[in-house]
Amino acid sequence: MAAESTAFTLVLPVLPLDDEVVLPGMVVPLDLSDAEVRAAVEAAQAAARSAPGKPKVLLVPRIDGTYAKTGVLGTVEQVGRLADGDPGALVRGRSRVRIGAGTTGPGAALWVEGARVGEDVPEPLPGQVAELVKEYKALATAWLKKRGAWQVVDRVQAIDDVSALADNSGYSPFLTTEQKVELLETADPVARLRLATQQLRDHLAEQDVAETIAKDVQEGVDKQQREFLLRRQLEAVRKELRELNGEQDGEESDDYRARVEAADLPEKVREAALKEVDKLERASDQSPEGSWIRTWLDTVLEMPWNERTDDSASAYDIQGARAVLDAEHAGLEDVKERITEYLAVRKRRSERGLGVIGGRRGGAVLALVGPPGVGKTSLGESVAHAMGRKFVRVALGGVRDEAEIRGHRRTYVGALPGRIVRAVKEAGSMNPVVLLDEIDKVGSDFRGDPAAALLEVLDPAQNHTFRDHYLEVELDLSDVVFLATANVLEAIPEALADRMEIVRLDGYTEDEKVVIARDHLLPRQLERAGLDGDEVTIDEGALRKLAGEYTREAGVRTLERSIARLLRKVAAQHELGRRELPFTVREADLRGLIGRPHHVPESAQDPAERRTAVPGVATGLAVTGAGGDVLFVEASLADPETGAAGLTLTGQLGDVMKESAQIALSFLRSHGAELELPVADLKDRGVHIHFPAGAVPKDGPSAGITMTTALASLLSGRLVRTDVAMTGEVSLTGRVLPIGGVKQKLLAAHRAGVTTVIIPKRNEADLDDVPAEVLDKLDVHAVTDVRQVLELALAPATNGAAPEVPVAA
Ligand SMILES: Nc1ncnc2c1ncn2[C@@H]1O[C@H](COP(=O)(O)OP(=O)(O)OP(=O)(O)O)[C@@H](O)[C@H]1O
Repeated sequence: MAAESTAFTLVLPVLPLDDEVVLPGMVVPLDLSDAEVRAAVEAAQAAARSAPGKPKVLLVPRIDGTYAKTGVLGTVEQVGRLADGDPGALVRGRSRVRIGAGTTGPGAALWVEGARVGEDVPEPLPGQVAELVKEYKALATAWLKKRGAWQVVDRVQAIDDVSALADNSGYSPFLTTEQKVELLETADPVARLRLATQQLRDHLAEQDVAETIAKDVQEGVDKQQREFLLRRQLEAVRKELRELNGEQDGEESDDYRARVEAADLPEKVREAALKEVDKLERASDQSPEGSWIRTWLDTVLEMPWNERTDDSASAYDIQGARAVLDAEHAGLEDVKERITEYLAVRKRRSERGLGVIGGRRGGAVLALVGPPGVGKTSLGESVAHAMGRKFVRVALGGVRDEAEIRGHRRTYVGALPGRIVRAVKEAGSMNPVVLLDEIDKVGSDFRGDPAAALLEVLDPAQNHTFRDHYLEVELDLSDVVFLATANVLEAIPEALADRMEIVRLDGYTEDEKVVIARDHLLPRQLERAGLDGDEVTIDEGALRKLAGEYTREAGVRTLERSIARLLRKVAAQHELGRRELPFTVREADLRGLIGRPHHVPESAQDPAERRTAVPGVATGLAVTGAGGDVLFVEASLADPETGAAGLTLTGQLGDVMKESAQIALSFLRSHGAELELPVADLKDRGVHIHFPAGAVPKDGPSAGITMTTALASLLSGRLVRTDVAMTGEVSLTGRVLPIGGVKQKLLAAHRAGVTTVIIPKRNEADLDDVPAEVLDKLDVHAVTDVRQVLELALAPATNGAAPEVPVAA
């Protein structure tokens, strides 16, 4: 403990030290050319003349003009010249002095009273203090060794006095004046040593960090320099080689570095690209690796990393978007409405900074489902127009290899990025509309599952970091608007369908086709044929006949082709001088221009030529990938002598359809008698049911009542009415169960010229979707029991005479 004497027994001249501190035990030279220093020394010398001992001064640190409260009594050891020749004095610090009041003395110096600060260190040192002494010495030694001050190490090691050891820190160049004043004013020697130790420890730690940094920096610089030098050498070698081979200087390889550096790439992509450039520069010009890397770099450089089209004003003006849809497509009110809703929601969410709706809740992806030629692809294109975005179509039909979607690994010979990456590249922007065409036709096999890769592409939670195997760097697909098309909903892999919002396009009525042809197909084909709208027109009657008798399809693709053929003929005739323009094509001209129609309704056929002109043939309605269609079911009984027993089914039927045939047969076997059918005929006789268009695979239960009707007609010998078509599943008890695709089937019935349609009662609600103009022309019967079907469909018995077949009006 420091014991302090309060008796101010000393009277000393003050020697101010600016930004310097002298602690007891230190010997320092002072410059006498400084007036205050000189005044103090001279005053001390004057006083010493009348007292014993060396001249004494009070060394007091002064910071910004303020004196410390404690000074050090110093003795002037010697007066002479400093190393630079200026007059100087050598002063030794002796002991701490507490400064008292000012007083007077000889000379110009400031005189004060002082009291010696006593010091009290316990003997022997308690363990803690001894440890502290050890620590201080170890730290001081470490520091001194770093500076190579070996002599000083020994001196410090030799100090045993706690106070002197702490004051030794006064020499430390790394301490600030304030830190030294703190040491000076800490009277307790143990506390002071603790402080000095802490200061030393902090400094060493700081120094360590600084050194590591310095070392790292140095190493970095070395590596860069080495790399730079090596590159220069490599460049020189390459240049020599090129000259040897007579090539031009300054070709691509070095170019890639510049191109990558100049390109607007996201940081991670740039890093990856530069890494490849490094590899390229090391690879020899002819190595295959070099050419892979170049192809990869080309792909990366061609990607529109930071390109995006401005969402056109119309995307944010939903009315404008709707106008675009209306202008480009006739009809399709429901579909356009649905697309408009989709755009509106998207707009509102983006205005609120929300992402696309994702996951299994659907909504992220619109899927347009319907038969060919109903405008799915062209609607997708219209969506892009409406949003002011680029449009790219990705054909997925027949894709079985996951790598088609996600790319091949680069080590693969002839590796390519997947279709998604190629689509974005083709679009030249990161926010195009991408139409995944025929998504129902992706398959999967041993080469992986493309549908799984598509799931990732379509999932908003994942697609902002889509990773193509070839590209290897992440691609953000979150701004891409994905649309999908499919012919058959059931064929879309279920997990994918789950993520889609299904919009159905079931096909057009004849009236709609006429409008589409007049407003869209004809103008487009006129232009293709190099004709003007006022040179050739096709009147409505002709268009109707084209739609009704020259084509039989749900969409308008063949219709468009027929119009094109017609216009080519007219153009050619005109060029050959055989036809004057302007010319209006009328119904009567069609035959002369493009030949006879291919699709005459059954009802318009000669009765003897009709499919249903013999018992055992019934007209069914089905939905295929091409839309709705009529199909004729034929049944026959084998000769008991020559034919095989049992049920034979032909026409590429699926399992469900086969079972449905069994049910129809079983129903007749058990209920035939009550229907007054000669079911005994069925005994021991083989039954054959055939679905023509034998090459087209068919499945599903909806032909149940048609098969029952065909068999009943066969057994009874009653013909099936030509104007009747039917659809419905049959149960073992003869109930008629609901089926799907009512709208498509009714459109098909109407196209084929059928006038009476039988559907299951439970499908009545589906009639709401059927266009009124079609319903008006059809006599639709909703039934619950197959007996009603037979009543409606079978023509009256003819008793062996030529059957009288009702003909539709
Ligand atoms: N409602 C419509 N209004 C105007 N044009 C239409 C309409 N529907 C179809 N078209 C035209 O019919 C043609 C065929 O359509 P598109 O190719 O889009 O059919 P799709 O349904 O995509 O067929 P696929 O399934 O075979 O791809 C296109 O030229 C399209 O512009």
